[in-house]
Amino acid sequence: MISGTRNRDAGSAPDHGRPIAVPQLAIHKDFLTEFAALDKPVRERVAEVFTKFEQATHTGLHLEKITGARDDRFRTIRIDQFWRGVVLAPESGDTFLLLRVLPHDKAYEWAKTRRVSVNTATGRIELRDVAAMDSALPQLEKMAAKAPERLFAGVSDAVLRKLGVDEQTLGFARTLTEPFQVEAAQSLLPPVQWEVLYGLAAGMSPEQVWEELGAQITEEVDPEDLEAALRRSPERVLLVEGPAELMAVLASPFDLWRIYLHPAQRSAVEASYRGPARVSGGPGTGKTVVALHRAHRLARSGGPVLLTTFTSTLAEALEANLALLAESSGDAEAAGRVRVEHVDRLAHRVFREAHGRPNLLVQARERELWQRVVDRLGVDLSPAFLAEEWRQVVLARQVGSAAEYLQAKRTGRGRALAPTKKAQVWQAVWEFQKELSAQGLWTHETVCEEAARLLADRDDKPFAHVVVDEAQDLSAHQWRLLRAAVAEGPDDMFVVGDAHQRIYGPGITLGEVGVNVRGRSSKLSVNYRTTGEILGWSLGLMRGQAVSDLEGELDSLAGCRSEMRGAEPSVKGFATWDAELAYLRETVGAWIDAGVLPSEIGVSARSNRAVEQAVLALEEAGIPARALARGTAEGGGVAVGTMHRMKGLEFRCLAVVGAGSGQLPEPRGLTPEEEDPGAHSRDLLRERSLLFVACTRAREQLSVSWHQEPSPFIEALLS
Ligand SMILES: Nc1ncnc2c1ncn2[C@@H]1O[C@H](COP(=O)(O)OP(=O)(O)OP(=O)(O)O)[C@@H](O)[C@H]1O
Repeated sequence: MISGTRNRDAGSAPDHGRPIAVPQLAIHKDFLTEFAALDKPVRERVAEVFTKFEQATHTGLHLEKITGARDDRFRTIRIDQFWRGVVLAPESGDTFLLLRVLPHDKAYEWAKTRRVSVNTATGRIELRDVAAMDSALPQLEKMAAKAPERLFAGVSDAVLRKLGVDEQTLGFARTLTEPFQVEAAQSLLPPVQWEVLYGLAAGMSPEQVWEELGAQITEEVDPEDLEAALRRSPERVLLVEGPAELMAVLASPFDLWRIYLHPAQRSAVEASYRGPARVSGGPGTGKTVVALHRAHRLARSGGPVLLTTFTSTLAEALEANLALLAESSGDAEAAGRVRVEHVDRLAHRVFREAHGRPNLLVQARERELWQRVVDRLGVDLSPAFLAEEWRQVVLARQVGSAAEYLQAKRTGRGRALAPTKKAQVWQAVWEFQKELSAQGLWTHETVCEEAARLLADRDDKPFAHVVVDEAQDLSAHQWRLLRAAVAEGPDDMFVVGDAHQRIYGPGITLGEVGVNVRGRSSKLSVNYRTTGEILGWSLGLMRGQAVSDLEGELDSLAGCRSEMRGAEPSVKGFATWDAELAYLRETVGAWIDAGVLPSEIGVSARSNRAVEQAVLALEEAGIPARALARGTAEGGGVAVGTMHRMKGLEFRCLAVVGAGSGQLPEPRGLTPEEEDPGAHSRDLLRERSLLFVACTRAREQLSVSWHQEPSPFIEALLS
């Protein structure tokens, strides 16, 4: 930025001909979402006006002062005959903040009632509707007069101020008497100040609230220094460096991640690590974005890089996004040094190169084989139990003999087995494995193990760096494959994931598979996808659950937050499935009527059958819909998919249907408690995580419904 002469207009006449410095444009991120919805000619005019805005050295700026504004730094700028931009002009410095583009009258109306301020605890900018806050006060005062006690009576003004609560919010807070009033005020108050009050009302100490803010800054905050505040507010504000960047931002307003990273994301992308590193974070905090940038950056400085994930659909999405990133950065050559491949595909490729195509054992045949072994040995063990024991203990821990099996840890396998039982299990496993090798049969797991062995024997590793997305779902043999695909050394492995979203696999610790990330872990906490309302509700689904992270520690989603605001999720039960489907048609129809494109809408259910029925129900109402199946993440119409298929996707509006007690947890997805209590509770957690994953795919609107009784996962949130 070129700083220089102060550039401030006065009076309602436009400024012309004054000597001014080159202004820098900052854009409020909410505007970008809004921008995408404007008609094309308006979008083009906006781009034209603000490109010139940046070059306004000689012409001066056509900024109109707003009479009667609550914040006298607000100005409007003419877009065309009907449309106006609302801009915040600083009292000092040259950074202008573009807040909205609205039709003329609405722009003035909006600008008159809003105020921008600097939060004294975080040093970041805040935007509020001053008039709405003021008009809520008289009623609150009236209610408070009758109440025996005020909600924050035990917290002094000084403490509230230290936590960044300013005069207007303080006045508001002092009228509150009940915690529900704080909840109701969410859309009124500046988000961070609301979080402070919400935390205190929920019984947190001021110290805990301070900790949760997680944004304390060491420098003194000058509430008048808007320029410094804008620089400290990367979650809310994008500082645009020149017209080319402005054009890039406006060309793909939903793809900001390509050019802008939050400092916490950037430092994970750019750091040099002495060995494997890990980034965790709640849903929508940009872990995939970080993985993409990291892979691209590593490829720029050499490569080859493997960018991998759990499923083929996710790998396709990574590949498409990597291409976008390469396009924005103008470095397609580096992207060419990144191989995007899901982990099973890598395993099969390595296997095939050495042995040709494997003869794969299909699931039904596997069951038959186990049954045959059980019958032959006459043991009292179920084929399902043996199959799990083989995968989760024998294969996962690379158990090669009866003696090793007797000693092997069986974490997560529930009931302990007596040594005589263990001997029977081992006998069955041994027979099963003998059968596999006699018939030349492979499973995905054994293919992966063999591929890992082949790579471990190679001195010339195929990759210099491995970057893993959705790491929480990978199993032990997949980790061993990845470990073997890259030599140990600086920046060898970079893994991102969220243990709360684990919906496959038993959950292993990285240490067990030779990936040591100790001391090289970081966490992202700002959600860029979802409104605070949707995120808050969804986090409630996981509250109180003990979830282990990839290092075996208790994972926490505390501090995961969104600064976007929107409608509360709609959460509703119905008597019958038909009534629920009718509600789905109505909800989706209303979203479309409000201007949301069918392709921006998602519907999710637990089972394939419910997905099919939801597709039919929408089609009957003339709403284009498609069932998400392998490789069909893109396309027109409302996307309807199982909760498993929702992973990695996102929608402006999302309806989760069939969230009833008979469907969620899916009874067939649970190991019976009496058979294995450990596996049972793990299955339950996985079912809960499925709902969590589904709900956190919504960007702006979330509807959750069921028929008959609600799922127990939701029930706790209804009281
Ligand atoms: N720095 C950023 N600026 C703008 N948008 C961002 C940024 N980082 C992430 N996003 C957006 O936030 C959304 C979520 O990002 P991403 O998918 O990387 O999150 P995630 O942590 O991998 O999510 P999940 O674990 O829920 O799948 C995406 O729409 C992405 O474009």
